[in-house]
Amino acid sequence: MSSDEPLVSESASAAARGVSPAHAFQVDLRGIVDLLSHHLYSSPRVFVRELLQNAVDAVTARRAVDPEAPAAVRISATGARVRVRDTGIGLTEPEVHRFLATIGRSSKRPDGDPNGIGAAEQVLELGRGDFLGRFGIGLLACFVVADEITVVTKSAVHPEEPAVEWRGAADGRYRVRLLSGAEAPTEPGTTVTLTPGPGKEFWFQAPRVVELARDYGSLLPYETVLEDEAGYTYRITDTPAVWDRVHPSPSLRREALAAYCQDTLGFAPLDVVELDIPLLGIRGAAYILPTAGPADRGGHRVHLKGMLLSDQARGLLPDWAFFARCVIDTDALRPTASREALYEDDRLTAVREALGARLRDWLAGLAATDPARLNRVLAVHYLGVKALARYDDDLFALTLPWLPFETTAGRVPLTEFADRHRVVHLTAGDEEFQQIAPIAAAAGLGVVNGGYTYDAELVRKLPRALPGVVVADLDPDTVAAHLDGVDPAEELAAGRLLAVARRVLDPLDCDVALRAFHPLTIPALLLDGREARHERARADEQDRAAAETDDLWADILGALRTAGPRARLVLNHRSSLVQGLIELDDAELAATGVEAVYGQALLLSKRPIRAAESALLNRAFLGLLGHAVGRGPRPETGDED
Ligand SMILES: Nc1ncnc2c1ncn2[C@@H]1O[C@H](COP(=O)(O)OP(=O)(O)OP(=O)(O)O)[C@@H](O)[C@H]1O
Repeated sequence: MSSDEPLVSESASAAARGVSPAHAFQVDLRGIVDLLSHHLYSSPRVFVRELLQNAVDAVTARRAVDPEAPAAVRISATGARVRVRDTGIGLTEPEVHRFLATIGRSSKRPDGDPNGIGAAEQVLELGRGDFLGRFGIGLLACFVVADEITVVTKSAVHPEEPAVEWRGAADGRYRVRLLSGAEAPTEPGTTVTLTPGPGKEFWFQAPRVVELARDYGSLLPYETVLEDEAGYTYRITDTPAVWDRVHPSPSLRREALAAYCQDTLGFAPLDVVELDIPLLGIRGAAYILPTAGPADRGGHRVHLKGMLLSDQARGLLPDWAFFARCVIDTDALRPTASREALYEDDRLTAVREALGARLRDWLAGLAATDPARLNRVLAVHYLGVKALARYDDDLFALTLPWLPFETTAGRVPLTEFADRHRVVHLTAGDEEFQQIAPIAAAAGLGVVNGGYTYDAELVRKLPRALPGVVVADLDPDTVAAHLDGVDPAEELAAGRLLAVARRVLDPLDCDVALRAFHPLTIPALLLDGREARHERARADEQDRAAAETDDLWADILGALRTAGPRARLVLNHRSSLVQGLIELDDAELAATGVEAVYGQALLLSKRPIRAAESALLNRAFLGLLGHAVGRGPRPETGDED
């Protein structure tokens, strides 16, 4: 657009001194508009926001010097043009050149014009903190849909100056002329008129502009209306905001806030948490989602000084608060240049912390005053609360009676569980729990599934909240110790099967034991501590290494192999299948049976299967199949009946 005067004179004097002259950057407006429309803004709809924003800022600037000045914004949309008229500060001719025609220059920033302070800028300086704009690129956004922008303006600070018309085209050329007579507005203020670019008429239809203006501008501080070509007017602003209104009763206030959530966020909230943090200039509400769905379901609706910044803003709440979505108005946060997201800075961090604290207080308040409602909230959002309770002892203690955990007594709160079990056993993972829970429950052990997110951490905190309760890791020995022993005569009768089982399972580093336990449907339990598993993995690794090295190394590596804890297959004497195996005369078939029982217990334990075990499973399956079809016993023996 315009060249920069000081740069030109500098280059002239540089030439006179024989130094190569400095040149001014040239800007290709089409390139910039393309950049803005395709890469900065997510949609052309932002042109309405930019027009509203400039109008509001102009009124704010005028009111800073004249609090009684009229404050109104009028929009008209006909499909062939969109026009926005404000009663704001207006511009003089030099200001038009300086601010309207220079990309990136804004009268709303401290560094708005380093070369001189215009009258409007002096005024704008006064109320700078109240402005929505700051980057000096907003008007350009209008070229995303317009091929011509006309600005007619009259300065409120210099009413004696003539009104000015600025006409800018998308190709980067602009014309300025002074207006007089009937053409010139009599009152200060600015009217911006856009005409649509080819194929952009859609964005100029009145219903479309009403929808966009209401979305962006419903909370703007100055009354804004839109008139369509038939002369109908539509209210754009809907202020004061629902949270700033006086409501007849707290319950009606709640209802109004919930209805606002339905209108703006599209769901009926489970609960409403009012947000009022004067220190950070925040007003609004956090709405508790009615269902637990995926963690990341849309962002927050954030207004900056009334103007909608985004209905998908991220990072406003701490991660754990994924069960809430907010609608807020604030003057503390900064937008990114696209003005569609929040700038990640200290202020956003402070806001996040403050809102997190507010949600935490709300939870604590519910626990103290409205447990029924807390119960409803936790039934849906226990995961978020558990995440928070890990670091917050008070909240943990407060919500403990409502937070559900998977235990051998079903899904119950830990307080209830600890009433029955002073020793709370914790499994290392879900697989262990699934395998052991039915047996442990039948044996009277209290076990909590430590496989869920946050649960193990919280269970370990239990003794702090419930003194006298002991938390212990569930290890194979504890389980084995709780299973009923078998009478010696019966053990003797099972001697042959036990011997076969030891022979079959020894190569797999697995011992065999006989116990009696419930449920009867489980023939065997594979007790396999993490330590034993780790030891076996190490031994497998050594065996592999030994196979690849010479004898000396094989001996050394072999010596390193320790007799660590081994897995244990506990056969259930109460199982009719095990009884059948005990009574079997065919030792070969008994061996296949033991392999099958081991394989089934292995699959139940859901731990990774080693190569030797997968060969065993294969062998057992084919062996049993061969037997079933009358071609047993074991395939690799080649024996025929
Ligand atoms: N309606 C208006 N009344 C008075 N001055 C205006 C108006 N619209 C624009 N201006 C002037 O033109 C300048 C540039 O406007 P533009 O919208 O491009 O950027 P901005 O509002 O300063 O910043 P941002 O890029 O953040 O919107 C403004 O700083 C202001 O001085």
